[in-house]
Amino acid sequence: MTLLNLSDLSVTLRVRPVLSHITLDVRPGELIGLIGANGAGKTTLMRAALGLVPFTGRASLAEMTPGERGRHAAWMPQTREIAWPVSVEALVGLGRVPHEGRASADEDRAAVDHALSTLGLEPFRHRTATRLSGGEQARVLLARALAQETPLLMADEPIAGLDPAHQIGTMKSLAALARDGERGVIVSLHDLGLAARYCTRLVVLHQGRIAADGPAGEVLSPALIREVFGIDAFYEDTPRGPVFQPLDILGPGPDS
Ligand SMILES: Nc1ncnc2c1ncn2[C@@H]1O[C@H](COP(=O)(O)OP(=O)(O)OP(=O)(O)O)[C@@H](O)[C@H]1O
Repeated sequence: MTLLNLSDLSVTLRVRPVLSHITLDVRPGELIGLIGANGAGKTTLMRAALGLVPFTGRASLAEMTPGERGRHAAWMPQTREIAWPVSVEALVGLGRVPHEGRASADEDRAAVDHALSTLGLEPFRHRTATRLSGGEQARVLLARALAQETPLLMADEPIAGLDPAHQIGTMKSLAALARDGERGVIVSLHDLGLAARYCTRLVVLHQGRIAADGPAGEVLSPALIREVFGIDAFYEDTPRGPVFQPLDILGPGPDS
């Protein structure tokens, strides 16, 4: 079974080619880390997959009706704007909207409770979402996506701005979600160390194309790290799992 199929997907934004001929399948059990330099096209890829930006080629999600898509895929965007001063519980409950008229009140409540507990947010349940810190708000928005209980979860930089414990905790929760075998998760992230440790597969975007796709041990080769990120790094499989640490910039730096 495939949860998401992208075939020969290309995106041009204001005459600028951003993605070229992307082909990608996401299957249950996978936690895919979408990595690449700033501007590589990670957000654009996920937004195109959801049908939120024009593209050529095929994106299976974009072919669904909005209702079907809402029950199939949850989306946590990079912009963490919470517009209204509602409670955390109410905000997470919005994840249940696609199930309106299909799920019972008990099922909705259980999904919200489960999402709050998965991300350690019970103490925040009755707090006003707009009065939380940036990292707390990010966890609440991810909880809203979890409460949607969709086969596919897509999250744009869900761990950016979280403290180390919550970064690890969130990656573990996403890994557990995928590990149950029925769901697939795709996240963009810049922390290659956490990507190496928790993702079952890394997809590297570079110059609008997929430069590598596979397990971290294969993908994060010194040559690829040099070419795509312009750095060198330490990478080793240790008894406590893979350890990846960026060491230095090679050459004049990314923006020169
Ligand atoms: N609406 C737009 N019009 C023109 N160009 C755009 C538009 N949106 C994004 N871009 C360009 O598309 C490219 C890809 O942007 P995107 O946000 O997908 O990158 P990203 O890999 O998610 O980056 P980051 O790691 O910085 O979040 C960038 O060069 C960006 O400037």
